[in-house]
Amino acid sequence: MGEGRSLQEAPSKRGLLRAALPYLRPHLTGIGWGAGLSLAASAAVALVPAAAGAITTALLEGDTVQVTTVTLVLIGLALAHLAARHSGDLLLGTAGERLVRTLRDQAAERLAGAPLRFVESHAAGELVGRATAEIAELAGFVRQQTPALLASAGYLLIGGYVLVSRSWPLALVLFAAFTPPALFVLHRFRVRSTGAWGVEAARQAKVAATFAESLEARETLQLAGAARQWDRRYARDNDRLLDGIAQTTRALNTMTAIQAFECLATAGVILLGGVLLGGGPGEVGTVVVFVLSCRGMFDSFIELTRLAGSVQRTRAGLARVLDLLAATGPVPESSGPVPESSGQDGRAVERGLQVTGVWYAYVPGEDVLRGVTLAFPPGDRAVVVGATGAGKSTLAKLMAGLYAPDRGTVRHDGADLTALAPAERRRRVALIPQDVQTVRGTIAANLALGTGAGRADLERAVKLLGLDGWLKGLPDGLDTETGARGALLSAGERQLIGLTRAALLGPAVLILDEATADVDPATAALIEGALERQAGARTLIVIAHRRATIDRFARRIELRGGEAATHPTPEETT
Ligand SMILES: Nc1ncnc2c1ncn2[C@@H]1O[C@H](COP(=O)(O)OP(=O)(O)OP(=O)(O)O)[C@@H](O)[C@H]1O
Repeated sequence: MGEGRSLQEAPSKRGLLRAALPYLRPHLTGIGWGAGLSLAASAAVALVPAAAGAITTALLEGDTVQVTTVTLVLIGLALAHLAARHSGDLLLGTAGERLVRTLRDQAAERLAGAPLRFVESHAAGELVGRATAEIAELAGFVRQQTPALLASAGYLLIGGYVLVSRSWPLALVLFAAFTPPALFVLHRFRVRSTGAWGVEAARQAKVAATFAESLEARETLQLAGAARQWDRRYARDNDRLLDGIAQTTRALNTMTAIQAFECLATAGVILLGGVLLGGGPGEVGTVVVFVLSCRGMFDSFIELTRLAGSVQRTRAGLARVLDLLAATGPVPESSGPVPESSGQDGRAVERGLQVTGVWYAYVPGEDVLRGVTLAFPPGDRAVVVGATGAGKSTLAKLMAGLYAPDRGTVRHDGADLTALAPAERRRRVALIPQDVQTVRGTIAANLALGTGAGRADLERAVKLLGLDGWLKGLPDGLDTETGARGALLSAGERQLIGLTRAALLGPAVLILDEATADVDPATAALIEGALERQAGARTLIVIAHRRATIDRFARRIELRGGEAATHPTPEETT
């Protein structure tokens, strides 16, 4: 149980920027330049109404030189807007893509190094969703919405400045009339949207996880005739998602009320402009500036409110991605060679694998192992037996350092396995499970995984285990494709890959967890014999149900009721 915390469905969005800063830092320059250029583009557009007002005044006054000059300025503004917007979008897009790449790499690396228990306790679809789709959504936001967000905010600021500088009384009346209803609508939006996007993201992930599970378990579901039942479960998750989406849509709809104010404000500006300013050419120009600016500012405000939904969704997504990164923690640096250790009291440590007072529970209060103590000196050979569910595989994963004990320790040559870097741990202890997983590629690529063995080594290992006959029978020998999740191989063939890999690994302790259960008895005996002979000073621990395998070992450890008993006991030997 004691292996990091679980993921939160809708993690808090407090302190999000601070948490994201370490990932943002390398891209801040690009983001800064991009944001600056986007604001410059907004400034160019926000100045267009001022130029239009100046042209109106000049036309009414018959000043053709002024008309020509301002028209040229207008063209200049359009060109400046185009150039700044284009380069700003490009910079922000590139910085965003790089940021997302960093997050994606980090998520993949951390998930690969995450404790087994963490991975097992979350649905695969949930982890995949967070590490891929949710990060891709962040990319979409940075690339498409951030430039629009900056452009709209910039237009509001600069447009506001243009209005105030053109006629502050008219600007004041406009702001006074518009600000209270806008604040009210924003408040309603906040109330309605609190948590809504987090809930939607969590339900989206659940739908993906349920779907992924149905694909993984497709054979069982079809055989059991339970496909329909699973469809109903999927439909239920989808209904909950739709309900979540309805909540976020309702929140967004609040913001459309802003549109109602736009027409009122335009009419009010024309009316008030006439009353407050009078009808001279300069005043008509001012009204033109106000009407155009107001339209642009309303459009920007509506765009901002539309984007508010994306911002909320992105914040919820970012919080979920950062939660994944925080829960998995950085992958530990590979430690150097561990020095020859001695006990705290200076005495030489015990050699071999020492399991001391180990307790383990998957569910709090339901202990699978209860104070197991075992010692495997170098070169030891032992078989672990016990009824189904007795805790043999759990013990194997603890002895391989894949789980951390709730209490007690597992040490190899005095070093606590949980404190070792993964590479060092693998050098000391290797576990071959019953269900050997393969990656898409050839048999040779799968055998070389983690061992980096060359072709000649692979052929030697296959021969040593007496598997050359099997390999020759395959369509392309070592170059035979394994397919996705080893689908092109039989369960026994996948085990043969796992066992050959074990022969190549050469760890100090080799644990086989029913690793020959799917292989025919004669081949199993051949391989186990070869592994034993090859083992030399290596410790070999085999978990088995098969009588023939059990009988080959003089020392038998039996797990029962979470406790371990060794046979023969010292009394049985004498
Ligand atoms: N990932 C897990 N999450 C929760 N409970 C688990 C998990 N893995 C195993 N268990 C439970 O722990 C207990 C011991 O399981 P374990 O796989 O260690 O038994 P085993 O002795 O290896 O069984 P078998 O002979 O069937 O392989 C079982 O009750 C099982 O349901």
